[in-house]
Amino acid sequence: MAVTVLVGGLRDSKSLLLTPVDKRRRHKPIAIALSRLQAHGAPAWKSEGCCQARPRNLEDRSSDSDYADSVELQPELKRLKLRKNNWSSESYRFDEVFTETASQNRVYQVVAKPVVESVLNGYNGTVMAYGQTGTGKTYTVGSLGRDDPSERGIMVRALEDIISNTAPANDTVEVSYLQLYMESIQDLLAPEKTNIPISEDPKTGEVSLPGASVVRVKDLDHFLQLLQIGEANRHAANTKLNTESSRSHAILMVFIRRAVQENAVDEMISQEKASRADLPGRNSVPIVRRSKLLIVDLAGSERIDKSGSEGHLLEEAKFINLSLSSLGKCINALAENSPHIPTRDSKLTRLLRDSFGGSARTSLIITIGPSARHYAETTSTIMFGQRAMKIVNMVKLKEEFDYESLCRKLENQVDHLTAQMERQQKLLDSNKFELERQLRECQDSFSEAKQNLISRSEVVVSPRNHICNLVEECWPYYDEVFGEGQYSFGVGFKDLLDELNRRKEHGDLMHDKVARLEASLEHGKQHQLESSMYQKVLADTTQMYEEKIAKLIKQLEEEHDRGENAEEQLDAMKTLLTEGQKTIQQHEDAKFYISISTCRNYSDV
Ligand SMILES: Nc1ncnc2c1ncn2[C@@H]1O[C@H](COP(=O)(O)OP(=O)(O)OP(=O)(O)O)[C@@H](O)[C@H]1O
Repeated sequence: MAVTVLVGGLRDSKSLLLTPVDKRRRHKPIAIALSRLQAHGAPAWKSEGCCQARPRNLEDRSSDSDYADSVELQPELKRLKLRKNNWSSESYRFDEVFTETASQNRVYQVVAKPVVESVLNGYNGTVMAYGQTGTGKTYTVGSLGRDDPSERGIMVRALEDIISNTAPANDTVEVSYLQLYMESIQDLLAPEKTNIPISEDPKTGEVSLPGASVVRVKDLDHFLQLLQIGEANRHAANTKLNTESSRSHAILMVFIRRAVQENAVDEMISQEKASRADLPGRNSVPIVRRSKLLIVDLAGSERIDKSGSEGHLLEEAKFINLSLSSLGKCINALAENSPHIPTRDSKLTRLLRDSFGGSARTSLIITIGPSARHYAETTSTIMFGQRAMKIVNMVKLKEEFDYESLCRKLENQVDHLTAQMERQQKLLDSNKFELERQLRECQDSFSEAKQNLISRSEVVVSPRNHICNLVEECWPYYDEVFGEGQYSFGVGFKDLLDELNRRKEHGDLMHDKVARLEASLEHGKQHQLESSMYQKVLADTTQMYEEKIAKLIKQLEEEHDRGENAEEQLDAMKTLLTEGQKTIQQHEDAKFYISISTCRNYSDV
């Protein structure tokens, strides 16, 4: 089975699709690479075409005009027949034929909603209304429905859908509203901006209007206000055909920028990463889809000779016809898959170059009236719609890495981390202060403990001296009683014992204090460990103090041993003293006995 793919698009947009990937890679490697991946499954959509029959107005009624005079609407068959001399059997098929009673909501659902959905998915889209003056293009497309929301047209309903399907936190919806009047583009949101130049990117084929204002839409009310401003600024000139006729093409441009859900591009990224080693990490670079929706309310097509325009109005009509016929030629060329699409002939076709045919999903609504007087216009409108429906669009996604938002994200992270670091630095400073305070306390405690130990050793030394003095005191008696090499004690022994007990208690207290200091140092050590910055300082300090403590403990133990020795010596001395006292007593008794015996002897003599 042979399969033919018809690639349509205004000039250069097709060549963009058909340009070898590597040639374009030079310019925007990542965006192009992504669109290359998308291109594998790029959907092809036929341009949609619907026909809307405007309800009969007062003029139609007064002239007794009816559709039966010119066309036969067959909505159930999605067809209509044109009345020729006799009713021809030829009928024209549309994607939908709306009768006079069709609601604005139904028209939107069929004509514009699928395009809006595609735009929300990242494809460009265009909805365009074409028809003779006064047949209801502006009503269908641009009605604000101020008094009755059911009368809201495609522009309002499209934005309603877009706003409700985008998240302001991640996505942006922006609009430009312009009119093309006598080959001059004017900003309808800032009417002082006229003759805005069209810019075409030679590499991507993208059309833009750098001079036009682009307003970020906050909500539907905001958009309604913008539309109202645009409507007030839209130039309208009365013609003999319709007193409220728009003599310009109104173009609403909606720019959507959406953050892509991660899983939606997983496969695509992994394929791309496999071919590009230098591509940043999957989760590190957000991806955005940019799409553009154009809603175009074309100026009425009319035959100059019939409009009865003169002077300036005639000039207007000529410009309108120039742009519409140029659009018609482009559509014919696209429908015939012609190699040359004459987009340069008018600003309208230059402006629509990337939006009708080619890579955008498009939908056209043609509007017709019942008057047989305008049979020729009705016929040409129907033929225009039929040709436009032959165009096949190869739509493509425009997806790229969002380095801008990545940059913002990273900046935020840096800010966050800086603030966190500052907080931690403050905490460290306060910890440092606290630790320094604790260290000072420890140092004071140690000095105190050291001082205490020194005085304690003095206390230990002084009783020894005291004992020695006592021994010295007893020395003569001992020699007298026990001979050389022995000691004897004098009075003050009890005081000495008390002193030793006090020193023992004091020694115990010192023990406790040292234990507390050790605990405090341990605590300080824990603190210090938590703070890596001071860990080493603390470790050194701790080691130093541990050594000091060990030294002090050793001193204390030595003193304790000395105290115990002294105690033992004291016990021994106590025994010796008791014995010495006994000896002294015996000595005294002996002396006394001798003196009595001597006295007796004297008395006996
Ligand atoms: N479907 C409709 N239901 C009710 N009224 C409609 C409908 N279509 C058009 N009208 C009315 O017909 C009149 C002409 O419509 P409108 O101005 O939209 O035509 P137009 O094609 O935009 O004309 P022009 O090309 O001159 O701007 C308006 O008063 C409008 O309210």
